[in-house]
Amino acid sequence: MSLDIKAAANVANVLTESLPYIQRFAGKTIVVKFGGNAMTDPQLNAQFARDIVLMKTVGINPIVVHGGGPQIGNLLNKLNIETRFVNGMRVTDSETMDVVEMVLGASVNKEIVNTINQHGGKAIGITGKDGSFIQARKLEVKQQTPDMLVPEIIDIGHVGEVAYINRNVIDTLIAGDFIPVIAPIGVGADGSSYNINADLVAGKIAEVLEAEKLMLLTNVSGLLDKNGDILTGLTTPQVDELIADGTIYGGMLPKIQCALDAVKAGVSASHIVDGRVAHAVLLEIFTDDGVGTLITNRR
Ligand SMILES: Nc1ncnc2c1ncn2[C@@H]1O[C@H](COP(=O)(O)OP(=O)(O)O)[C@@H](O)[C@H]1O
Ligand SMILES: CC(=O)N[C@@H](CCC(=O)OP(=O)(O)O)C(=O)O
Repeated sequence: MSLDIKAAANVANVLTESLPYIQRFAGKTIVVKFGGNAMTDPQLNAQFARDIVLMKTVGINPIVVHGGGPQIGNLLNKLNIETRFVNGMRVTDSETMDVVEMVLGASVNKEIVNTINQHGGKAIGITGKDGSFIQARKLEVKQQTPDMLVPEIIDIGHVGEVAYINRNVIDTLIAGDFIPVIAPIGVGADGSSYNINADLVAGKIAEVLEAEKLMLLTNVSGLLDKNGDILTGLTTPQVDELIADGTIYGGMLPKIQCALDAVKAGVSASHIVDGRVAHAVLLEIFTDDGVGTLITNRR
């Protein structure tokens, strides 16, 4: 078979174009949140795993934080347990918490770990209970309708927020050249389990590790306006307006909040990226324009 010079030159071009990005990000930490909605296709999961292994191979430290909302929903459904969300958070009673722990801590986590390892990476899966590294406290949810003078505090069960992250656990894995794959389960002071929205965990981990980037992979092309066009380069007041007028709702609420919090805390950029696009992670890191919605602290 003769060498296709044109095709070979294209490959060489792509490789050299990525050089400045490889140099810029070598040694840096990039936190990638793999949303449950973005991991429904085995082929895409394999491409995601290859992207993560490639990042590691060129000297970047990828940290994977995963969700699994739809997968939790499927098992709850099979078990005939009803579920509902308040402000994008799953109401979590004790029975639901058991299912959350089974799905996130076991099946989803080990599936991602195994796929990365099958592609030549060295992934280790942990939940926040390992080494008690994600300490959580109960999340207080406030809701206010126009007829209320003061907001009402609603109890949504074993739902947590991050109180503290012990970065030593992640640093130890990085030092051993492992790729940490983190399930968003926290542990309370009394040892109880907390279901934490994966976006919130990813954001906090990016903050604590002083990551270069936070990438949130989901099932939309970015933050969309009312006409379905991608919004990018937003400031905090603009985001507040979009929440107030209902453009941002449901699962996008915690996502956008943690993207903003992370850049305010020093992460250079947060990206909301379409995980349904093949090699979305590489496109974001190794191209000029990137894809999806970019949030920085710049005005
Ligand atoms: N303004 C918006 N732009 C894009 N998606 C939005 C917006 N507001 C709400 N959403 C919803 O947020 C969802 C993404 O959040 P979520 O379902 O929690 O995804 P993931 O599992 O990836 O975290 C989208 O599928 C969409 O239904
Ligand atoms: C409190 C809360 O809502 N926890 C989420 C945790 C999983 C998650 O965040 O998954 P995605 O990223 O796929 O949405 C849940 O129970 O669905």
